[in-house]
Amino acid sequence: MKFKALVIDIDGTITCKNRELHLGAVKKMRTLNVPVVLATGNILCYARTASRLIGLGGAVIAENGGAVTVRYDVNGIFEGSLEECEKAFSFLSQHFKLTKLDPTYRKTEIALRRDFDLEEARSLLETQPFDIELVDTKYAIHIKSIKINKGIGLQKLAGMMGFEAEDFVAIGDSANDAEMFEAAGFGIAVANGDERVKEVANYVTEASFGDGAVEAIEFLESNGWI
Ligand SMILES: O=C(O)COP(=O)(O)O
Ligand SMILES: [Mg+2]
Repeated sequence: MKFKALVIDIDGTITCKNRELHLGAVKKMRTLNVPVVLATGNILCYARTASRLIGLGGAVIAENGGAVTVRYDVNGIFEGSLEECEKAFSFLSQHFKLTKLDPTYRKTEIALRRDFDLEEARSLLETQPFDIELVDTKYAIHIKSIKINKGIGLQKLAGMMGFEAEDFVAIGDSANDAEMFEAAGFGIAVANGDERVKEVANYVTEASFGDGAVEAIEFLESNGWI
């Protein structure tokens, strides 16, 4: 099996435990001869800046698939349901004191500080008619549409790049990477990954964070898969 591209998560995967960019992972990605796509729950400008500074081509998936761009010089494609997310946010705000993260730049979903009871919020949301889910990435809790995720974002972006989603190998660390693993041809969870992402992974690294990303790429190279 030979993959034509790599799609890799940012926070918790190419970062260190303290969330600094992992320079070993950067160096490793720079040696690859296939396109490397960054996929994140974070906002589009975060993803694009990371891609530029790492030296990648600007193809990114941001806002958990709500924002997709294929190069720096084209505008992002946004798809989401901020309105529905805002309704869910207003409802939850009756029960919890919630703090939005980067609301100015986030166009398709809402990210919240992880300072409220997630399971209680999920139970409350079940009483409401919203097509919304709460996803905890260990860096934020996202109020997002159930119709948008990194896997759907990958399918969209793959088509724009002349690939199939199965042509990609995916590497990630948390629940918001699970659909991307299912859409890609192969999924690798880093050791610090949560149980949801490890459930759907084809391989789990020994090493954590950016060291895990380096190990994942070396595993692929040693098998001649990338
Ligand atoms: O923005 C987040 O919540 C986490 O981002 P990630 O998808 O890059 O891990
Ligand atoms: Mg992550």
